[in-house]
Amino acid sequence: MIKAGIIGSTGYAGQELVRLLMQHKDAEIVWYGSRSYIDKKYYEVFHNMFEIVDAGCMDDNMDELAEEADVIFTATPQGLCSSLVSEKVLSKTKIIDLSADFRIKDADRYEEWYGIKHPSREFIREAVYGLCEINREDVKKARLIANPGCYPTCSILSIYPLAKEGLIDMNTVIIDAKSGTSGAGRGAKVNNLYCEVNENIKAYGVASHRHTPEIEDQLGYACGQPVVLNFTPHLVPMNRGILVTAYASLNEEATYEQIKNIYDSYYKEETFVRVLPQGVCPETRWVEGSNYVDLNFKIDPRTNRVIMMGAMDNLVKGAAGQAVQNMNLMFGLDETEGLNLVPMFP
Ligand SMILES: NC(=O)C1=CN([C@@H]2O[C@H](COP(=O)(O)OP(=O)(O)OC[C@H]3O[C@@H](n4cnc5c(N)ncnc54)[C@H](OP(=O)(O)O)[C@@H]3O)[C@@H](O)[C@H]2O)C=CC1
Ligand SMILES: CC(=O)N[C@@H](CCC(=O)OP(=O)(O)O)C(=O)O
Repeated sequence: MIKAGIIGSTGYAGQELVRLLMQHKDAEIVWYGSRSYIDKKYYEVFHNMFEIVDAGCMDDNMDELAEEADVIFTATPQGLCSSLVSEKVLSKTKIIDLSADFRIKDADRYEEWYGIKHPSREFIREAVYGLCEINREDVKKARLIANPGCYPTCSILSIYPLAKEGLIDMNTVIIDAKSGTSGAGRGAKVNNLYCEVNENIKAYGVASHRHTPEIEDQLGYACGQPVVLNFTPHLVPMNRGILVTAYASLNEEATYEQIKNIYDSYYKEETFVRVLPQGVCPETRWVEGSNYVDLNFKIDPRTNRVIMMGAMDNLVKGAAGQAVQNMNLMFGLDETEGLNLVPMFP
């Protein structure tokens, strides 16, 4: 049995990790980390866990936890994991960090976009960007995983095959993305109040969102040259889900069959990536509660652009599901263990 500890178990991503790990046959949770609820039972914070989880919330203590756990998930705000990680901790346990602390290889770039001083730069190089479909072999050997961001997961998987194959002009990429409000976490924020979100759609972080460098870096590695792109996120009135619509100019004319063959060659064997039939656009409702990413594309011959689309659940494939997928790979398990979740509908 893999002993798992969660720092930040009382947030949305942490709670989703608990939900998934409770159904995992090779893992047990030994630590429900929290600062705010240490005197409470976990089910008193999340009543869906009544008669399922009896444990109490525990103070966050990385050193103590490293003694007890084979793997630690940090589902905490930016800057926390990087302040707790050490050689001593990593010599005892593996870490899967759901925050962005180790996603960007250039520490100066991280500091510029996040406005945080990186306290453990020495581990950035070692950390593996845990997008399993792309970095599977490196994930298997890793002791520190930078679990990808939610928008980046959906954006990168949507664009990656065409970037890697040189089919699109990377100077023309525009990503328009939408997220449900669970993406913003459980903390109280005025922007996420019911009256602010309901019956409303708004762009935010325009030309400045912190996921921009993460997407640029990963697509840059794919196509072998630096990438600069536009990424515009929007907040939409739903609980879960991310929808990406991305645009790029084709380098040369291509047919539907040519592009479909490329997507299939990358994803046909991937359990969690579904390339939809021709003409079917991905929808968040068909992936909710699951670890699937649904993808499709359409060529617009009038503009010589290809439109790449993706949908997934931000809390599953965008956070906790991907983290469990990484854990499975790191411990030599079947990658899908604990993740055979049929999407919920309606
Ligand atoms: N929500 C999403 O869709 C996704 C989130 N992520 C990332 O996962 C991480 C968690 O996000 P999310 O669950 O949404 O956020 P929440 O705000 O819902 O939860 C944050 C958690 O961190 C704990 N926490 C806050 N500050 C500290 C601290 N200083 N020390 C220890 N624990 C702390 C909080 O609990 P307590 O107060 O009890 O300690 C809580 O459990 C973030 O880095 C986020 O960017 C990644 C992908 C998707
Ligand atoms: C709707 C919303 O506010 N979304 C968050 C992204 C959520 C997230 O998960 O951030 P990471 O993936 O980088 O950890 C945002 O825009 O900052």
